[in-house]
Amino acid sequence: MRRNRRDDWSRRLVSEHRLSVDDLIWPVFVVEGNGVRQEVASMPGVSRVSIDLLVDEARRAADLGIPAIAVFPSVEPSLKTPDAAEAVNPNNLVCRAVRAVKKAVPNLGIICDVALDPYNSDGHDGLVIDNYVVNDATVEILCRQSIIQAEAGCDVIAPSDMMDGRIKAIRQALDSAGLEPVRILSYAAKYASAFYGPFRDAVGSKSALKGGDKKTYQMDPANTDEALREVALDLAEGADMIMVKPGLPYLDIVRRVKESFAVPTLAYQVSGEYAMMKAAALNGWLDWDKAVLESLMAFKRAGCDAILTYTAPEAARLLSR
Ligand SMILES: NCC(=O)CCC(=O)O
Ligand SMILES: [Mg+2]
Repeated sequence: MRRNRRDDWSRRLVSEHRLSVDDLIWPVFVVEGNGVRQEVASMPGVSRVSIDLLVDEARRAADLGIPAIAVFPSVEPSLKTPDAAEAVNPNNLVCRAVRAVKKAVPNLGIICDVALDPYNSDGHDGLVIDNYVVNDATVEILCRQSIIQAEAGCDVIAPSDMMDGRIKAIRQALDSAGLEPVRILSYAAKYASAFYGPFRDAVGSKSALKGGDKKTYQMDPANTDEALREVALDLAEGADMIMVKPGLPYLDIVRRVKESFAVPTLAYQVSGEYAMMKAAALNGWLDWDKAVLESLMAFKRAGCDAILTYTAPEAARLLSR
């Protein structure tokens, strides 16, 4: 076995998987203001930026060859309400950010989450009635949220809420609004995970959630067959691409999904995964560059077609060397 590993040229020759910049999606955080850059404490190296700086970062991403960004708004607490009304305001932060980026960098793909958690004073992805996240009333708002984001120029609508039946409803809503080309990336197998902690710091939804959890709609980490049912439903309802989330601890799910459905399969290397690697690297316990590339290669090996990762710009630079 060691003969093929003996030299760099033969290692390259027999290498089975390749990671490329074309596999990367960069999640970015946007805040109100001008010239604003706020470091996210639990994600060293990641910032929330105002729209003017986001446009610069988007240009940088496109120049690096990154195909798409995913834009997440950090919404002012005063705009969060129990009915999440700001989610359907066509002039909300995320819609203004999308319009600005699309205008400046038209060839960069833009992905927007569809879910109510940035706007809901309860911190939940759906409407809360009598202490329960209700399904169909939430789906109705998600459809309106999808339309305003798509009208702002978002190329890919990514429902991350885990309500039942929302893919079909959103597809119909987009089509009726003349938005047929807009793609749907479904967060189909999204687990109720502790690894989202730093993200909730970044978008300020942790305090709203008040220590609650999302177990009545996100999946139980004990389950894998259930992920296949979720994916089958979302594909039947019209999803163009599906996502597994979190990433590294759930690569068994990626593998089963890819083998079962052979459709575009993405995974999200989430904030907690980023924070773990970063903390170790900052302590001198891990070689950051090598750990980034190895972790992303693991997603490819499991069957991912693309990876959402906060390391995207650094990974792109490392891959171009
Ligand atoms: N809907 C997007 C997320 O929940 C992101 C999670 C993370 O990066 O931890
Ligand atoms: Mg589902």
